[in-house]
Amino acid sequence: MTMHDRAWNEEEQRLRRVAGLIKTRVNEVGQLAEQRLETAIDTNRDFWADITVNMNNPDEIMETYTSINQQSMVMVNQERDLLHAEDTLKQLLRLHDTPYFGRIDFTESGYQDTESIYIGTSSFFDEATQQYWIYDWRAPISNLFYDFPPGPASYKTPGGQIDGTVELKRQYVIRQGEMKAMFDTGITIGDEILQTMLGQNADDRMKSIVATIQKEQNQIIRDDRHQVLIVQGAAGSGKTSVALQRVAYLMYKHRNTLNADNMVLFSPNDLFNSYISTVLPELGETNMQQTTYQQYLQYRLGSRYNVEDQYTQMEYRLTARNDPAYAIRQSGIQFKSSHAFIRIMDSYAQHLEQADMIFKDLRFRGKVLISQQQLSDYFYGIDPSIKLSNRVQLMKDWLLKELKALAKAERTEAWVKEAMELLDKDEYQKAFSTMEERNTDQEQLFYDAKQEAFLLSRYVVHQNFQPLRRKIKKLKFINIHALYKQLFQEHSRSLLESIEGTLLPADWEAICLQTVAQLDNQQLAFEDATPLLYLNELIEGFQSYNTVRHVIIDEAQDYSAFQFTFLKRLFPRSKMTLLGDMNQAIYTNSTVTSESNEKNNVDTPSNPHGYNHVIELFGAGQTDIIRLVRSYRSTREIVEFTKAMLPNGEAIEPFNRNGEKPLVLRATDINSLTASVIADLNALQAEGIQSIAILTKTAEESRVAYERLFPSIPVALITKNDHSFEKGILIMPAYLAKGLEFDAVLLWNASHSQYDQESERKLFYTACTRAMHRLHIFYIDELTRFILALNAHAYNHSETY
Ligand SMILES: Nc1ncnc2c1ncn2[C@@H]1O[C@H](COP(=O)(O)OP(=O)(O)OP(=O)(O)O)[C@@H](O)[C@H]1O
Repeated sequence: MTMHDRAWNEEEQRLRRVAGLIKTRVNEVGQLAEQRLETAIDTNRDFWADITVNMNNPDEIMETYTSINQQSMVMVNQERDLLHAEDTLKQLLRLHDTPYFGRIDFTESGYQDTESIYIGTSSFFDEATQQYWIYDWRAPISNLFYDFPPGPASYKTPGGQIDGTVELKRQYVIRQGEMKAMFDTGITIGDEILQTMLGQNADDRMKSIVATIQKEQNQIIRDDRHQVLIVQGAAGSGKTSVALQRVAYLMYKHRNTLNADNMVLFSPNDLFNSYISTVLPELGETNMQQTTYQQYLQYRLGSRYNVEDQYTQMEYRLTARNDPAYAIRQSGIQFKSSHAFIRIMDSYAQHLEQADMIFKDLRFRGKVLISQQQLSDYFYGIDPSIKLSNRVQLMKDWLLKELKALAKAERTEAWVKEAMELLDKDEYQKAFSTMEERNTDQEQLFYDAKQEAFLLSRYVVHQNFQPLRRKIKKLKFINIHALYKQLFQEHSRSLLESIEGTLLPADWEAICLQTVAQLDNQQLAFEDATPLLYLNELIEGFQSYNTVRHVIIDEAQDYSAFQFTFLKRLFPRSKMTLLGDMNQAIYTNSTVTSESNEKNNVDTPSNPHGYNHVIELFGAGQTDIIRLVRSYRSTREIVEFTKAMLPNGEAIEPFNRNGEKPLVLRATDINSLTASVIADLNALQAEGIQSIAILTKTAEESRVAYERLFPSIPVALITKNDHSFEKGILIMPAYLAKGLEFDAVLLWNASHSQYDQESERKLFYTACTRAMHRLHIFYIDELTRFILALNAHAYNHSETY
């Protein structure tokens, strides 16, 4: 028997023992869950039987109330206990399937004994043997597994650092309780297992990487020192995976203070949200709150505006190059996303403290009750040292009082009499009960006809003034729309130019005309949405989410300086993890764009990440940047091919996994391109490749591709409105595929006419980097220069499929 065989046998024996112990525990907890379920059902059924209801006098009412309360508490506690037992059961069943994936043997300095630490997705302690059979991957000691090769090692505990030696580091593949493979590993966590994992086919859901987290990724997962952690990582370097593992880690480490409700993940779109939704539950954790920036804009502005989304903006950028307004819009987007524009907003708000506030007339039945001028006079009559948002609150109180007086005066108006007569039975009844609630002296009610008329008129006016009151409470008397528009009007120019350090773009006048025209149409361009909301908050006071303690922003490179500033105010008590890749910054407003000429945001050797404004915003001492350069998603051939497209020769290292070279296919026209794509799809499917994406430049091009392909082969068209997808052949614009990955990616039309502008390079790069195993690029006549410039050995070229 070889050493390996002996070790294998020992490991199998241990595995069986652990599986047995877990099984016993599964049975115990299963029984407990059943008992708790029965008790909960009984309590539910007998709820009223255990309560004596007596309502004869205040004491009895109080007693009844207390008894109901107590009984409810009993139910709540029972349900909580039941849920806990059910969760534990699920966790144990998961452990029974795959108890652990790693082991380290560690000898603490100064001690003789070597302890074997087995690491799994959660810990398992057996009362009978008083032994930890499995340690949670997030426990301090588990850090040894991810951070150290065999040799000297240390880990931190709440009580201080523990030094010692890692004698052995071993990895396992265990499925359905069966040992499938076992490796002793050296420097990194086993290439073999990682190779196997990465070689697998793509899924329509992301997988957890807990068993193969790499050292550099582990640092990010466990970093708890910084207020803001920025991760600049190459395409496929595991940013999203790491972000999710980090959420699980933080929830474990701070389990008494942090839970899923205190964490928010901003992701690029709903499709992506669904793609990652199973990772945390797979680890036994509840999903954090997931949202998109667009969802928030929609929530805040959707009722007032037709808010453009980022994809529509993107489509415009990709398709409207011949529009005479194109250059102006581009310039407007850049300026409105910049630091300079935040400064403008802040100064504008200060200016409004002195002059130029715009209000809306408070109107009722066509007549002005309180005019804009009266509102303005009152506003500027308030002590000027009081800040804007507080003044607005004072104004609200004043208006509500005024409205009361106005309502009183309104009661004698003719319309009130008419309305009183028209009250139907239900309303009359309602008026009666409303008055009853207000009048304690019941005998006085409907004392005589005069009294009745008085009370009814009061009711009618009250009801009719209700919308006005609501408007005032929601501060709708401030004309935010006009205030934002005012910024772009001629008379504001001198104000803007007087703001220190502000240099308006050369085409500012044209930007202003365009913006005003759009606002007049009730269209809110994506680039105007955040500034308008920011202005709104400067005036009305910032709405913030104080219970959120950690915000994770994926695809952070696509957020503007303005958006970051806004998010900081939205989550004032939150730590932030920002994960991005400057090479995938595809939006004009992005932190780092090829077109951006803002000094702060250009990726230069002295500013190698393009996140300077984020650092300025949060403070250098509070911020840390970690780079990930190893790419795990794609084969070595695909990584070498795609990285050569990047102008700055990025230091991206492929993981050691080989595959076919990317294939570049020339077609003579769209018909031959379609035929080649169909032949290719058939061949890929015949090979057993299941997840295939056909990526186009625009949504319209996706539609065309779909129309051409679907009669011959089953394909699904994905649009920005889709929330989930399944395996199969999918067609979508490249920008929608952000963050996703597929076994094979086919680029629909990579002709020179399609991808030519420098600003399209990153989009093209993003599209190509979605491929795990195969990348096939189709074009008509002339190939895009992004590929032409590459070394011809990096890919195979073919005329037809
Ligand atoms: N340590 C790891 N072990 C196993 N698989 C990994 C590991 N790190 C990354 N991967 C895999 O690599 C692929 C890319 O990971 P992920 O999507 O998290 O990268 P990303 O940096 O967010 O990519 P992109 O920015 O291109 O969208 C995924 O399939 C992920 O499971």
